[in-house]
Amino acid sequence: MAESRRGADMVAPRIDIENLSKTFLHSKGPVKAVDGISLIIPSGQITALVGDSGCGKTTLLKLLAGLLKPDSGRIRRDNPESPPALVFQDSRLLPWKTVEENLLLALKRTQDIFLDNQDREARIDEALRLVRLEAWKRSYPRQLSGGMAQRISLARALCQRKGFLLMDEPFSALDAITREKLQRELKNIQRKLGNTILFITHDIAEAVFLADTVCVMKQGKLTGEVRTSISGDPSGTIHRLLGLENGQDSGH
Ligand SMILES: Nc1ncnc2c1ncn2[C@@H]1O[C@H](COP(=O)(O)OP(=O)(O)OP(=O)(O)O)[C@@H](O)[C@H]1O
Repeated sequence: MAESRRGADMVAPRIDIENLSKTFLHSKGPVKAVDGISLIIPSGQITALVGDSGCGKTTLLKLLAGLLKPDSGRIRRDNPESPPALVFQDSRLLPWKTVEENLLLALKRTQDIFLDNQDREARIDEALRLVRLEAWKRSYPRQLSGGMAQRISLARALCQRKGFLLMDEPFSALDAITREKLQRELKNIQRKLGNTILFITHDIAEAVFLADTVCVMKQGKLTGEVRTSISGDPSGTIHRLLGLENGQDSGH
């Protein structure tokens, strides 16, 4: 079958960002949302991006997703033909479609001509198994809790078998307990699949728990990269890079 031929071909790309800039024009003047950022996002690892509100995190993510064009600089990837999968703060599920139909829609959008209906169903089942919600396949979004809806939106990204996942504060609207569970779940899934993930968060503890590298942004610039396994005190280092006393939040 086509899928079994292609099943193992997910490539987790390395992304090279070179001197990337994006300025928006406002009535009060230009805003340099991304200001000369150079960064390597390693293959098969989780890289977190932290920084104050308005420092340019989402703009950088949109540039990586191809949703915005940079003014200058470039992004190079091992497999540029395949765009990344996206997970947002809200699940963005269509309320009139079942869980299965929502995932199917995402799969059809990827326009993989090698996939037949059986392959699609297998991919949906596998993704739902990974987030442990296979029993909810025929449910509607209104029947899910907030945490379940976010797990379905993760499944929607996973079923596309993209090697590169962009996640913009995916757990920030969830309560602390659900959030911790999903952090562990995401880490386990990433270890299993080996995707390259860029994860935006305001939560320094979340960034340190999840990521191999935490990148700190300030006013459009990258001010530091912290390797969580090497740094003796990654949280303290990140706080210092953000100009915070240890224990304060970087968020809104
Ligand atoms: N489409 C746009 N048009 C004009 N200005 C924009 C646009 N998108 C972002 N900006 C500006 O660029 C700057 C960076 O915004 P961005 O959303 O990337 O920040 P952020 O770090 O993701 O913030 P938050 O953590 O609050 O989501 C802000 O000053 C914002 O006003």
